[in-house]
Amino acid sequence: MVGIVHHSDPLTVSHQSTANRIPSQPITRPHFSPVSTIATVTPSPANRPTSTARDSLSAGDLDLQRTSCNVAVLGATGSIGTATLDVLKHLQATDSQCDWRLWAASGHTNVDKLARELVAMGSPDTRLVMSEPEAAACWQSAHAERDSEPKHQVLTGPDALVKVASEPAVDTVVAAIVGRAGLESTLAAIEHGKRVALANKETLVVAGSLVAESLNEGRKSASGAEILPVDSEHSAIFQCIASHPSAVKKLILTASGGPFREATVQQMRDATPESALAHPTWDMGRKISIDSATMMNKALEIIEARWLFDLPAEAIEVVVHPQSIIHSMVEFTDGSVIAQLSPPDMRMPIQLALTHPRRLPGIAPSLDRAQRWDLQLMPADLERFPALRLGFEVARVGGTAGAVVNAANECAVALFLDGQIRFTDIAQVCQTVLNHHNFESTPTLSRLLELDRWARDEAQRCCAAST
Ligand SMILES: NC(=O)C1=CN([C@@H]2O[C@H](COP(=O)(O)OP(=O)(O)OC[C@H]3O[C@@H](n4cnc5c(N)ncnc54)[C@H](OP(=O)(O)O)[C@@H]3O)[C@@H](O)[C@H]2O)C=CC1
Ligand SMILES: CC(=O)[C@@H](O)[C@H](O)COP(=O)(O)O
Ligand SMILES: [Mn+2]
Repeated sequence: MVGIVHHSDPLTVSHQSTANRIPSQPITRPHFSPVSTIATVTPSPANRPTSTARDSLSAGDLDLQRTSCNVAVLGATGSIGTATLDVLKHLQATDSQCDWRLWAASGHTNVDKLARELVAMGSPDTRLVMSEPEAAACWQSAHAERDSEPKHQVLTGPDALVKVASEPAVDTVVAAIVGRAGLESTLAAIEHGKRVALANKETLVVAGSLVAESLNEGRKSASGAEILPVDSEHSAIFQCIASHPSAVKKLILTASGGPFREATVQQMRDATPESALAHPTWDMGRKISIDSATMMNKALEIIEARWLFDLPAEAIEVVVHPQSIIHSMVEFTDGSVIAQLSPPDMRMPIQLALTHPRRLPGIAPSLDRAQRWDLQLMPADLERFPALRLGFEVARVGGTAGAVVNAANECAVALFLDGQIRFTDIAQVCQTVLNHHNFESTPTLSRLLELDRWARDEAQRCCAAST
């Protein structure tokens, strides 16, 4: 007989302290307590370490270890969202210990794709979240008369994302919305004690200190929360760091260098959206692809790492690795460096974020050891890629700087894709807006959101003035 163990099962409660890990001032000292910052609070049932529970059980009890996991995929129509649905289908077909259920899936403008995905998943009970009201209204009027179609429950508007992320029935939220738009739902998921498979790095860039506070509050609650990194570099570090979490010297983020790794500044000045979107190793959404080209993506990842692993900017390095096989490395106090390698396929870190601490056979391919690999590592060029310098600076000062640089970047990327500014203007605009803002070291969420709006307007003004 199969027994379903629900989220509230007392066996799942395992709290771990993350107290006092957020300094209110810019950090100038090394502080190594990386594992606690991943905040392993209450593994959701699908991920509970089975070995501990199993050891004390008889063979007949093993069936009772079967669990269920209700997953909400926010941003299901995007690159990470689609890869997540692939992983879920795979786990549904192969995981003998857990019933993986797609409880809800969200799309913003691409609601037809969302509905098609759910039909392909064969999950008629999944709630459809359509966060963009006009797209939702169009879809609903087009589908109202089609009685033959499965009737999904439909939730609409941006508030629906927070509602789903807070829903008691949901165990795991995959935060795969792009940009600051993913902030509220990610914060809600953390506050409501979910496992958060975090792709939306902008949440930590904008509000890293508040996320840490939410985790602290969650730790006091009966439910608890945990963040599992999906971003390939942070997943790699998470895996490497586990060997000696209290002996970390440096986090070494790898960067592909993007499509302009060897380009001159003049060539980058003349870059078209099409050339900037052509990432050499990853197939990703448009915004992150442009971020990779400016290396702002690495800047955002420096800030993400600073909050996830509770390390100061001084303990974070970036090296260029064009092949995207080494996803990042950790140097320990004795000088030993541990790296995580796999082909560039996001289904691997996504699956790990869902099933950790279990590692299960995946659908991402393994490294082909029959072929020759030429893996290169080289220093990053902060002169040609000024965004990187910004990333270190923002990670160092914290406070309001992340929200401001993120908003300016989102605005500048959109203007570049729209043909209104040059590629090299993107980092320049971010620097200018950052310089113009009145820094505060301990902002509230409402202040961060205010500054987000201000920085977008300021970025627009800068761009208008420079054209
Ligand atoms: N792609 C990758 O390999 C990686 C991505 N990431 C991070 O993951 C996140 C997602 O990236 P990616 O999948 O590439 O992005 P995509 O552009 O492919 O997808 C973005 C998703 O967010 C939704 N969305 C966009 N705007 C809004 C909004 N205002 N409100 C609600 N939903 C919205 C989109 O809906 P719709 O399409 O229906 O409009 C879509 O589902 C980003 O933060 C990125 O930095 C991190 C590591 C790797
Ligand atoms: C897949 C992933 O995690 C992306 O963030 C990727 O790292 C982008 O590549 P860059 O190293 O070029 O920014
Ligand atoms: Mn990444």
